[in-house]
Order: sequence, then structure tokens, then C-alpha cells
Amino acid sequence: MQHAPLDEWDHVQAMQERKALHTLLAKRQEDLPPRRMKDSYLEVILPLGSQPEIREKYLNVHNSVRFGRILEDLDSLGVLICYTHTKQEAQPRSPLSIVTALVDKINLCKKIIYPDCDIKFTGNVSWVGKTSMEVKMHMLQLHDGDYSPVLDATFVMVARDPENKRPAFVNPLIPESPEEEEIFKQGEFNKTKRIDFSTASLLKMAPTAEERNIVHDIFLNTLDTRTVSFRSRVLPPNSVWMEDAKLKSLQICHPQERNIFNRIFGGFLMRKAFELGWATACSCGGSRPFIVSVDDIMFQRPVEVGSLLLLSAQVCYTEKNYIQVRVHSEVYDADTREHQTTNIFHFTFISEKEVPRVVPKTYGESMLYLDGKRHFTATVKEI
Ligand SMILES: CCCCCC(=O)SCCNC(=O)CCNC(=O)[C@H](O)C(C)(C)COP(=O)(O)OP(=O)(O)OC[C@H]1O[C@@H](n2cnc3c(N)ncnc32)[C@H](O)[C@@H]1OP(=O)(O)O
Repeated sequence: MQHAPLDEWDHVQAMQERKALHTLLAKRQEDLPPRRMKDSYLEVILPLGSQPEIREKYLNVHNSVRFGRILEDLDSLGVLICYTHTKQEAQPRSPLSIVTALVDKINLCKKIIYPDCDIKFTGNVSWVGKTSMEVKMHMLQLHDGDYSPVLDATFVMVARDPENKRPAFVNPLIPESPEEEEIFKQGEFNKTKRIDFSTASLLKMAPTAEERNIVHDIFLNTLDTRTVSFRSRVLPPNSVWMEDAKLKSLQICHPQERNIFNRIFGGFLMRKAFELGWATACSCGGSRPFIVSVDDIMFQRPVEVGSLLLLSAQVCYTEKNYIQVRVHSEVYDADTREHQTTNIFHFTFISEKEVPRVVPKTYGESMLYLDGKRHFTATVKEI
């Protein structure tokens, strides 16, 4: 007789139980009671100052807080806020499976997060579509009796049915004041902006005339004036070829990292991608990089337990002390030998020292360079 491993059996059983929750789903969004922004507002304290025993998990070797751990906490809080928004008092359990679809933006206004001061997270649902919810979160840290801001984050979560197969409706959101109307409108605007940005993607459209000139100038700058051959390329001073500014890693996705739907946690994926991105920025820049901004992390596909997760980090663009890193993650199915992209991450770092310029050699690298430049320019406008 064959036995299913105990943990797997637990999840099979849990999924069977979740199937029964289908009857609790709303048929139309209008059947769900509207919510206010304050209905989903949550405040959570991470007591790093008052409970030293939890510090170890958060500590990095520079005696500050590991940003990857903060990404995990933001992901969990975002999901909790969405469950609060969609909570029905009469239902003992929520029929919804809420998943992270996108990290729109995380902007940091502090370079260092201290490992021995309490942290406060706050957040609420700021915009709602039919099945998606935008969540705005803030993180503050306690110094001399006052909480001061560290970062602002915007995530998009999507509600799915109990088996995580189809989208499910969420409660409408009603803004209550002119300020809330403004926040709601911003959510609407963010949605359009995301569509525009992805339509103009360099994977779908040719670069603009200005961008083409940039690429051509870089190309001319790398030609060997002695041979005047397209084939021999020379690296300009204070520069590094893009092909030498990348790192790869492999993760085996163990059951320990799964969420209640038996898929890998978005927060875990973000932490792993961030840490590889940081290491790449560190080895390219030659000094300690600090995270400034995270943007446009799309969770295109869930990552199954047991997957082989391949992460590739590439420095795409540098300017003065800034380093723009793109991390591509894909799962490899050893049985079918197929690769599938699951996420693309964009991180902006600032280094202690000025960093070398990265130089693309191929057309594909040039497109990554321009994409990195676009992300960097959008980030710098906001910070
Ligand atoms: C408690 C445990 C959970 C913890 C959280 C996690 O760790 S979750 C684990 C990490 N995340 C994941 O594994 C998710 C992987 N991705 C997916 O499964 C899928 O890509 C997805 C469910 C997010 C979206 O799938 P589809 O694009 O097929 O969905 P569909 O077209 O029906 O759209 C559903 C709603 O999502 C919105 N939507 C979809 N992709 C979006 C994106 N990138 N940015 C913004 N919004 C998006 C749509 O506008 C729509 O909203 P409207 O209907 O409002 O117009």
C-alpha cells in the first residue's frame, strides 16, 4: 500500500474542505456590502525593540534589518488587509483565496532600518475593481518615542474562488471624503498607467527615436578605432559589460514555503529575488548597496511546491551611484523540460561609491538597458 506523505495529505484534505465554501461566493459584486477605507485599516507592531528574541531573524551582517524579511511581512499584511475588507461577519471562514498579483511600488525614504527599534506597519484597501484590490501600506520605525516613516508600498491583490481556479468578486469600496476620493482616483490612474507601461514594453514595441540614439551612441563608443570592425568591441573606461554584471541562483521550493493554497508564498519569492539582486548590485558596484525602490513586480504564474526556481539577476542600468537591477524568475519542470517565467522584479539601489557604467553588447542587452533606464527614470521622478 502506498502512503501519501502526511503534509501532502493535510493539504489535500484542506482543499477538499475549501471546496464546500463555493456556495458562499457572491454571484455579482452588487450583492456584496460596500466597505469604507477605514473598515480594512490595520496597524501591526513588529516588536524588534521590545522583544530582542525575534531580532535574529531580521538581522543582516551590517547590523540593520534584512529588507527581504520586510518584503515577506508586507506581503502577508497585504493579504490580511484584503481579508479584512472582504470579511462577512456571518461567515465562519472566507470563501476567497487572495493572491498577490503585483507589487506596484515600494519607495524607501530611509537608508537604514534599525534592528533594535519597534516597527509599525499600517495599511488599508485604497482602490477596488471587480475582483482586484489595491492596498496601500506604510512602515514606520520608533525613535525617541516617535514613529517616523521608512517606506510606502502599493500592492495589488486578486480574489479567487476557494480552489484558486477562477476570479471572485470583492466588496465595493466607497470613498468618504475628498482625500479618499483622491486616493481612489489615484488607484484608477495606477491601473491605466500599468496597462500603458506594459503596452509600450520593449518586448512588444520598438524603442523610441531618442532611445535608438542612446543605443547607437553606446555602440559607437565601443568600436575599436584601430580595426574599424563591427566585431571587435572595446570596453570604455570605468565600464563593465552587461554580460559580466549578472548572477544566477537556484531554489528548490520546499513545502515549508507554501501558502494555504499549496503554492509558494509571494513574500518568499520576493525575498529570494531581492537578495540575489542585492548581491549582484554589490558585486557590480564594489561597495554596499542600499535599496531605494522596488517596482512593478508581476506575479504572472503561481509557483508550485517542488518546483526548481531559477533566478537570474542582471544589472541593466547605472547612473552615478545608482544601480538598476532586473531579476527574472522561472520554474523548470524536470519532467517536461519546460521553462516558464513566473515573475520579473525591478530593484533600484544606491551604492556608497560611484559605480561603473554597464555597457550592452547585443541587441537584447540593449533592450534590457533601455527598460532599466525607463524604470530608473520613473523611480527618480518619485523619490
Ligand atoms: C494567505 C496566503 C496567501 C499569501 C499571498 C501569496 O503568497 S500569493 C502567491 C504569489 N502570487 C501568485 O502565485 C499569483 C500568481 N498569478 C496568478 O495566479 C494570476 O496571474 C492572477 C490570479 C494574479 C491573475 O490571473 P489572470 O490575469 O488570469 O486573471 P484575470 O484576467 O481573471 O484578472 C483578475 C483580476 O486581476 C487583475 N489583474 C491581473 N493581473 C494584474 C496585474 N498584473 N496588475 C494588476 N491587476 C491585475 C485584473 O485586472 C482583474 O481585476 P478586476 O476584476 O478588478 O478587473
